[in-house]
Amino acid sequence: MLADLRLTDFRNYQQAELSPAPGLNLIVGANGSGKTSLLEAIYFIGSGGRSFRGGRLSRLVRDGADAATLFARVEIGENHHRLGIRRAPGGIQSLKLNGATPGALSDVAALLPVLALHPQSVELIFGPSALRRRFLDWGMFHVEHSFLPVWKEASAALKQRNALLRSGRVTPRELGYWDQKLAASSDSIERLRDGYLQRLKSRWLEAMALLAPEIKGGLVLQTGRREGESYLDALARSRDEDLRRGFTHTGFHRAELKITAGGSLARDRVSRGQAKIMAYGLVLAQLPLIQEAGKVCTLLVDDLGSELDQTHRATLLGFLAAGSHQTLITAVDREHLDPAIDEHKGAAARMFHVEHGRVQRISDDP
Ligand SMILES: Nc1ncnc2c1ncn2[C@@H]1O[C@H](COP(=O)(O)OP(=O)(O)OP(=O)(O)O)[C@@H](O)[C@H]1O
Repeated sequence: MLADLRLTDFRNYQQAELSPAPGLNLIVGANGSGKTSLLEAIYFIGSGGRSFRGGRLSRLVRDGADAATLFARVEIGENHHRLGIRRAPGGIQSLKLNGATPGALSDVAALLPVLALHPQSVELIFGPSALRRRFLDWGMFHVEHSFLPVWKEASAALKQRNALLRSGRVTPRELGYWDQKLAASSDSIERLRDGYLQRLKSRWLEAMALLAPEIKGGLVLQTGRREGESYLDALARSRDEDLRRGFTHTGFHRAELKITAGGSLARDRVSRGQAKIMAYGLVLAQLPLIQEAGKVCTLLVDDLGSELDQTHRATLLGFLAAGSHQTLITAVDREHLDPAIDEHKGAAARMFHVEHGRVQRISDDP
């Protein structure tokens, strides 16, 4: 859980600090004041250098500054960890974990599981399959200990096989070797994904029953293999095409998480508002799974109101306020979140006001 954050030269912030409560936090401010940027900063440091908004990462650095710097103090039970990241327009200059350079980016990403609900979340429904894979893999990374080593092994095998395909010096023996490696690790990933998906699906359906019972959602993982076909057989089948195109067409990297509504592909059927609720439901379904793995999630909610009617917004707010995760919600006006917040944990929410890149705490408690 995030205890403190210090930002320097990040977006429109020259210097700012934020100490969110463990539970619910509300961040209010006018358009363009810096609310999204604050959530973006938390996401950036928690993910070891990613943003949830589109656009170039070089724009994270405040206009005219050399680099953006973020420091965070993260609490895990009794323990405290210090994270630091410095990003210049050209890329990350330094990443620190408790004062030292971490062995791997995953060491940083494991500390602060951050999930975000924001206007682009609908891309989970409408966007490319890589986004849905990344979404699934993010949850598995936090929940399944064995996922990261298997995923690294699979990625290395895929890289080597693709390099060989493009080398123009392919021998059947060498290709066969990488086929074996890729097939075995793809099998392992698929088993882990299947198990995780069953758990995710049941949480998602619970969330959907509350958030939008009118949508009959479904989730299926498709692998691109034919009925009864092993990964090894599928790799052999696509070998000629792989050689022609210099790319591996079968494996863990081609899995598709199919999201349906009323039996049809959701993206061909649902409205934008409904897609948003389905996507939010998917993100929220990860929360209890992360919690069951003994971790506390930091949930960032940007611009909750847009595209949702009053009923859906109130139900969603109730859902957000009820969990034991840390939540930060932005709004242009506090009234936009009433009355749902008051009904739940309104009195216990910590409030911040943002104005021209300055953050001020405006409530005393909790
Ligand atoms: N690299 C940068 N340097 C300086 N200012 C920037 C930079 N990138 C973005 N900004 C500005 O930062 C301000 C805050 O943007 P942000 O998206 O955080 O606002 P917001 O409070 O979420 O607004 P809204 O309510 O309209 O969504 C904007 O005025 C934006 O133009």
